[in-house]
Amino acid sequence: MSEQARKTAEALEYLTGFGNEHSSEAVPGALPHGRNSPQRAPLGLYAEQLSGSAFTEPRRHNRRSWLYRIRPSAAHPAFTRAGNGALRTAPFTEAVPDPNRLRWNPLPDPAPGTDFLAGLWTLGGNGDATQRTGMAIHLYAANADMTDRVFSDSDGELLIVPERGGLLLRTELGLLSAGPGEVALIPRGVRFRVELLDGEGGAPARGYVCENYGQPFDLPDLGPIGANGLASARDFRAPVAAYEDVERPTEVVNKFCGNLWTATYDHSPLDVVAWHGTHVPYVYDLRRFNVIGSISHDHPDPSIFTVLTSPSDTPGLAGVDFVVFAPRWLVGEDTFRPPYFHRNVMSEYMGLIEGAYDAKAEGFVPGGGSLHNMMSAHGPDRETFDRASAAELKPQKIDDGLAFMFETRWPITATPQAAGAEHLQRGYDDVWEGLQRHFRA
Ligand SMILES: O=C(O)Cc1cc(O)ccc1O
Ligand SMILES: [Fe+2]
Repeated sequence: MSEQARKTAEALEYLTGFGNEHSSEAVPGALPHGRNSPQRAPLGLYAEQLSGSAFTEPRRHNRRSWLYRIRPSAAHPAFTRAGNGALRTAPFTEAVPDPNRLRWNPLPDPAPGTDFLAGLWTLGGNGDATQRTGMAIHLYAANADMTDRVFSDSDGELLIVPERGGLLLRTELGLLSAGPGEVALIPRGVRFRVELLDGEGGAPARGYVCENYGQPFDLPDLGPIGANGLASARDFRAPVAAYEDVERPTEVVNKFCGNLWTATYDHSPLDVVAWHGTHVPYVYDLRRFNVIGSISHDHPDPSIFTVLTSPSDTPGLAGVDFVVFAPRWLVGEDTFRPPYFHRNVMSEYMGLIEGAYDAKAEGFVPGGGSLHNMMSAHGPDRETFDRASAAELKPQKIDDGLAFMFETRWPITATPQAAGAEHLQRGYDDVWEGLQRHFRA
């Protein structure tokens, strides 16, 4: 939480493009050419492959990076079990899945000295981490940097959605920064450390995390939209190589099949001097999303707002989609313009990064979230319904908020800590109370 971290974040350089075969070296000559694993890697470095897909997966889905590092990752002491804090992992069996609509206020402020890892709190999820299916929804609230400790998640990739405060992410492949309105992705198994960019002595950094146990997030196909639109591949930014040459005890925390394991290395494992490959962290600015919508009538389904999708083995049926409700114009004629009433076979968790959301007049607040599970009836609250049914339909710019959704094919089971939380809004159902009958036969 230092001026230094802020300056570092401001000066960061990136490589651009989604899914590219990127390469980068922090020291000229560190990257071998023409082969991955020369008899002796340049500059006395160790060569190591990090796989994010099976060796044999189709080229389109194959992910791996080659890392050239000061010490091989294999040189480490044994891991021992650490407490899991408020982190939980699928299968979520501590409580039964609940068909009720649930909504939460933001997490309470954490105790002083809570870093990103200690500040992770699991709301719920689905699937089974050991089967590499499903996802978990976590929130974080942190007021301290991770110092002399790094985290890696063997269970899945982490899509981090900051809501308050910027983050400096020091990863094995280099540095990224992400603030509210941006998202960062840390691939499965990549070690990283989080420093806070804002809020010295003030409000904690907060946000949401989708832990995706399934196939890595990909850009959705565009179908009839054509070759352009939604999130553009060129707007995704990967880090350039940057390494720590630190010979000091560093705690490495590994989340493995739901439990945290810890080992203290005698050096920092963020010691990758050069790398190339496709298994890379990235950031994306949601404000760059090219929003496509109806220019005639009717409210399109929110799949049109998909930023990233984790496909499952059934085409069109995502393990999880990451969807953004970004500023846009509404022009539909003779149309109820806010989200419609609906019951969805998919399960929807929604969060709010700033402002308000057009289906909810109040109660859905930045840092809070709502869960509308499989087949649960939801949509505009009473106030929104009344207002939108009577509104004059001139072109209208929705630009007072940024909301998102994690939408998944499997029902989401809330953790007991989420279902019983102080910040769970009791009486959420009331927002649909008093919807009058208007039927006249
Ligand atoms: O429930 C929600 O607010 C998310 C949502 C938005 C929308 O525009 C249409 C369907 C939908 O589930
Ligand atoms: Fe919905």
